[in-house]
Amino acid sequence: MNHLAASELILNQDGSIYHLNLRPEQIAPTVIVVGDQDRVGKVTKYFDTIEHTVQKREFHTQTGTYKGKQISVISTGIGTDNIDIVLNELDALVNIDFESRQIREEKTQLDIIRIGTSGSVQADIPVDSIVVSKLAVGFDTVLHFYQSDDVQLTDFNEALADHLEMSPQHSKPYVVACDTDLAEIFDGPNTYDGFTGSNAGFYAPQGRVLRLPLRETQMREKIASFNFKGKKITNLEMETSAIFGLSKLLGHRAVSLNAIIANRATGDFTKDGAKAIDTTIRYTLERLAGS
Ligand SMILES: O=P(O)(O)O[C@H]1O[C@H](CO)[C@@H](O)[C@H]1O
Ligand SMILES: O=c1cc[nH]c(=O)[nH]1
Repeated sequence: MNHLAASELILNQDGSIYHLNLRPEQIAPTVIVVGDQDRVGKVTKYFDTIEHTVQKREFHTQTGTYKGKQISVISTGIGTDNIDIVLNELDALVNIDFESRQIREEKTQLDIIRIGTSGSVQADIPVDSIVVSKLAVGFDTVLHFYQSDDVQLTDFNEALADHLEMSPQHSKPYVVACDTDLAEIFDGPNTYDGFTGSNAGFYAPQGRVLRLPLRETQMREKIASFNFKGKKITNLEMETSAIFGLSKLLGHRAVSLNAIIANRATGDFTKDGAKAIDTTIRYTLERLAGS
């Protein structure tokens, strides 16, 4: 069997993986990913124990237990380019033998749950609500670099490209799904079913104008009015598409919970962002513990 060269599977001197700085024994089978490195502690403050704390760059990890369940919490930083690093390195930690540098015959499946902040594009999904993403559309390009046609919902891709009529300078949006069994754990009477747009930026890519004019002036409105097979795009953020796509390709289960802090249709912004994210964190942990 081929072994992976030092330039491809990059290990640090202490045997940890290049960016995450983690060794295989430091990771739990259930992984919560958050964007903000300071959010890691806001999750693990509810833990019974914390066994590992590791940080390199924006990748801050704590592994411990919540109500007896072993969980790792990792910050990804912002954007799907970082997700490419986090998902590949997480998978390497469980599915590649770092001694022999060979891919393990028997694969380990991780449960990957994102807890992020997000902006709703539908007036009837208010600030301070929780959206559980069932579908995601990537306006980024990460998944296009992988042989990923089999995990893309091509009928959605085509319908969305026709609807948005974006200029050819843009990459084609790709639609991917959550793991439905994992997502079911997080459905509740007060959550909203999500079809989440992951954008390649916060300002123009999400239709925000400060000083620079937009090339696609109606893009946010067009995103909000897309309706295919009864599914409307609900909210915008910057990571979920690549988490869903790479998890499917690597054989992991993924879902994404969004604390809605902005409503782009009404112009509202939450009055207490810390409370909105804390509510989503506590809800996620309770549902995980009961699963
Ligand atoms: O709150 P996090 O998880 O960082 O998520 C959202 O917030 C960031 C933008 O402010 C982007 O990462 C977006 O996806
Ligand atoms: O509008 C928003 C709010 C949070 N995060 C985003 O990416 N967009």
